[in-house]
Amino acid sequence: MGPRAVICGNRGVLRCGLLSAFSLFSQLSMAIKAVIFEVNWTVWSGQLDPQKWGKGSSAKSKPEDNLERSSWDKNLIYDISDKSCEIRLLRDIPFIIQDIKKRGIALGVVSKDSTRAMCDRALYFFEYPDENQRDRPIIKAVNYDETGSADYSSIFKNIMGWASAQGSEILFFDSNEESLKVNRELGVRVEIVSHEAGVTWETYERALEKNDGGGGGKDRPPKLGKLLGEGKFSKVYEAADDKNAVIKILKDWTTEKNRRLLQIYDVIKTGRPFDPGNKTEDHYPLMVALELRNLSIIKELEEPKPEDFSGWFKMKKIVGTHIWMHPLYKKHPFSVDFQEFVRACMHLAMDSIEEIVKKYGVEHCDAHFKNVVFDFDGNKPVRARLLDWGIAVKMKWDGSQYIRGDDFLIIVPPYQDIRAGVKYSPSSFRRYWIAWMVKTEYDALWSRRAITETDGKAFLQDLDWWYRRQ
Ligand SMILES: Nc1ncnc2c1ncn2[C@@H]1O[C@H](COP(=O)(O)OP(=O)(O)OP(=O)(O)O)[C@@H](O)[C@H]1O
Repeated sequence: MGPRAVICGNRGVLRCGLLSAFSLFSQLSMAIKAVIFEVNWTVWSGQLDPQKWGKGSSAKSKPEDNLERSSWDKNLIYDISDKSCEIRLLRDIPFIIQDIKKRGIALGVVSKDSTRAMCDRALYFFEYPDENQRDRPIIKAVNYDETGSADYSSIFKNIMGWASAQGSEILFFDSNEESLKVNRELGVRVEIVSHEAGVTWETYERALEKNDGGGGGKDRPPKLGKLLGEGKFSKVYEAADDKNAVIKILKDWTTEKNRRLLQIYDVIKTGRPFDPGNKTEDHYPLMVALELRNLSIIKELEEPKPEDFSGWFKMKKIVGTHIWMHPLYKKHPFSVDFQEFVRACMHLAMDSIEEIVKKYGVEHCDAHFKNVVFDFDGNKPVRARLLDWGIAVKMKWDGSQYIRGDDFLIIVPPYQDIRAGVKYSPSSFRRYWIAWMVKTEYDALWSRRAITETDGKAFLQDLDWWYRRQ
């Protein structure tokens, strides 16, 4: 269950859950102002050859009307008059186009062997994910549509004018070596790709890095493995190149949010709280900024440095099992077996909260069961580890008391009243959080209709049993 919107903190702030598609690979420092593609064998495999397409017996009179997108494979277009003619969008192209748009670089297409009308139709059928991960026709992303002409010298001179760019600020992908001519004549950076592979993410990334003098490395997207889990705000994947790390990619991340996050981070890294006040647009960036700060304090953030953030981060993989995977959790919520098991898990989660406050000075404020994983020895839970550090504040342990810090928390779970400067003895601190965990758990059980709300509330009248470890 997820905590819901509640006011709290120094002045109160809104809960909105923490932080999940694809990151903002922010603005580049590099000088590339336009990326241009030849379409045949470069954007798609195959060729829209006007001498061959639309020549079958049932052909429609306008050649482009013979193009049809396959109903079972959206990256395949064939000729309805002769199904042996087909083109296939290359695998990485949608993501490359998405990245070009995110970087704010102009996109152009050229083709000397195919007509403009046929190319336009194909680029209308083939899609890419926009910044909100919605599929859009590629043609809508194109700034310079120069297909249907072989006069590359004139085309590139025009593009240089439209983009206010020198030849060296334009990157051109083609599979035909003749195109190197525009490099000789105009200084355009030409990348020749193979007929078999066309443009891949690696070719694209390498070409950008080369033209960036290697300086764009921090904007490189991480290599993702298996999807591990998804929250409201992020998707978490295994890191393909590191079995001990995971990658969290924020959903709906934009240039503006990134800019704001960097400003907020500048404040909180000095130790001062950042007050979002009524500016709801600051809530999400603040939560991410706190998560980055907290992960770096507890030494779980691997990259990038928060100052270089662009919509994703790599952190330590936390290994363990969620409580609901254990058979004892499937017992009735009012049974003794269930309660003893759940109580033992809560006390372990509490141990982990205390350990991290003492070691690093950060209090995890959202340890409901989705954010904790356990090691079990048969029916006995033996260790808890905490996930999701966006709802956590600084806290000091002075040797006898815990003293809460003054961060503004976004998203504060119910049953919780977090105020700066409050002091807790070790036993009152445990009671505070165990009470919150029990109420949160039973609230989740009645929202899932595993028990009735009336029974749940009656049951929660006395929590003394829960405060005792055994
Ligand atoms: N460090 C980690 N190691 C292993 N798995 C993780 C890690 N962090 C997150 N996960 C997995 O990814 C899931 C989603 O992560 P998380 O809860 O941090 O996302 P979120 O978008 O902040 O969620 P919420 O909607 O609860 O705010 C987790 O439930 C967990 O299964």
